[in-house]
Amino acid sequence: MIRPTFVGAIDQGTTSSRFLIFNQKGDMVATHQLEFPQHYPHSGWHEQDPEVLVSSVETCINGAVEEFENAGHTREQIVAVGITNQRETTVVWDKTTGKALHNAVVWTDARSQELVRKLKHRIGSGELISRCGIPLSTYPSASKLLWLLENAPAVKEAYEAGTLAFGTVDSWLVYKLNGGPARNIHVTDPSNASRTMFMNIETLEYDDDLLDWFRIDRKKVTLPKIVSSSHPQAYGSLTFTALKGARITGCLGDQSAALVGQKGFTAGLAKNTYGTGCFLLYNVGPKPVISKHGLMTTVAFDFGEGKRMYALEGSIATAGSSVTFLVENFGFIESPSKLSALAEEVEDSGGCTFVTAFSGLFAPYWIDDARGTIFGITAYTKRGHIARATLEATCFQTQAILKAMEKDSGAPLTELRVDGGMCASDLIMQTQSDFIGFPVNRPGMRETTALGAAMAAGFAVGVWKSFEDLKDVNNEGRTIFRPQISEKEARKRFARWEKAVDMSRGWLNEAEV
Ligand SMILES: Nc1ncnc2c1ncn2[C@@H]1O[C@H](COP(=O)(O)OP(=O)(O)O)[C@@H](O)[C@H]1O
Ligand SMILES: O=P(O)(O)OC[C@H](O)CO
Repeated sequence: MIRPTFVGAIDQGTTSSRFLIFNQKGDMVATHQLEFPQHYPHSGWHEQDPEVLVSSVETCINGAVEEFENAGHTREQIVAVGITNQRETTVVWDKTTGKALHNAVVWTDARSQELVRKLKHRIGSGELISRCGIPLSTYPSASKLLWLLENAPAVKEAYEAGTLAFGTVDSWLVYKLNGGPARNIHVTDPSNASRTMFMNIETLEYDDDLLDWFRIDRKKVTLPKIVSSSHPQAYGSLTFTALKGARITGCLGDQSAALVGQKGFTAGLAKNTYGTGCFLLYNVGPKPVISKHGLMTTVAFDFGEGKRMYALEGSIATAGSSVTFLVENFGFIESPSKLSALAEEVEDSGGCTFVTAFSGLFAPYWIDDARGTIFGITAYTKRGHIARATLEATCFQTQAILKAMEKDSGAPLTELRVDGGMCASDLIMQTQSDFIGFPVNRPGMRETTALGAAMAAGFAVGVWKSFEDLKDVNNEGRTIFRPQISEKEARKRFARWEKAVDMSRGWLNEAEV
């Protein structure tokens, strides 16, 4: 009897790690998830312990494999493992010891604001986007690495000694899961490398001019080798966990993985992932499109010759984290899943607009000096109004990103595929459709990020041979939300949002940014 094959996916996100196991039909058959501690040492700083990221992944693999075997399968049936990860988050380690030299500096961390402000005055700062696809900000890895080189003595010492290794979370996990310095597998894929500002967006190789501009000496720091997102050998294999010996054959940044998991393989398809932040990726085809309207260009995926696609991306820094903020900082609700019920106690936001600029505003505005601001509070305002204004903030920012995408691509979208924690809320998805004026399509199985990583891994070992093989995956249980308000009403609400964004500008002085 031929036993079915399965593919595993490590999903290392901002707030939790997961391991999921999929069968060939793309059904999820086992899963394990673990939240891990976040560290906020100063206002605007956000760190994670790199060793904890690895141990959380180990726990998740072991937990999911146990569930898988309890269901009557054996671990040998898992023929490949894919990795997907929070992007930009910067890890530095010593390549002789394999030990991290600093906590990971998370993508949301804004400590490099002052450094970025100075860099913006350096000649050529405005041209960076045409080479790497991303404008200068605290968000990509580049300024985080520069900050560490200037401020963390252990990192500086390793740099001077030539033993410093840099990587995003994918590289770190691959390196550690392969046993660290013994094998020294230090690789990344183009979807992750395109978030560093060090990679040339056309050639998918490190660009010496970019590194020179940042004054980073390549002889003193080892960058991960950039290899295809789906590769049978380059990522090595697991040297520990319940899946010891299993090959890692796929690697994608989590937003790229979600686009793949949503089967956004062809130009014109788009997805929006509502997690801690919110990220809208629009497949623009095999050639990069450089945005003129505040978006980024990113590698959607690179599955080898003829199967490389680019995306325009709109990133929102604060999305699900604004809901968590209401839960944890104010005890407004017991858990994020209760947000919609509170918001439904009222009919609208009661005139309140919440600009959730906790660490400035990302796309398409890029306002560093804004901070979270609620406009329109009166004696009438109730908790429900604030709940509604909170969920609307993410929907408005998505609307603004879509407007920018339309201008850059010249083609209006007609459907938005969605996933991520916040999309569990029908109210949020309905609000989104109302604002953008076209359907929002939510899949039944929402672990699309992990599914995308599994697809990348499965392609490399022949579990799936073409995109066509995936056409039936995750089609069941979809919900389509269609607009229920008029275009005129949507325009009126959006104008009020834009006014609030304008009024939130300049809250911080230049020196405070
Ligand atoms: N029912 C819900 N309504 C609104 N927000 C939610 C709901 N469920 C989860 N969230 C939010 O979604 C986020 C988690 O989504 P997830 O996709 O797991 O995030 P990540 O991958 O960034 O760790 C949390 O910030 C949480 O506040
Ligand atoms: O972990 P998530 O889902 O919040 O995604 C983080 C993004 O990759 C940051 O760019």
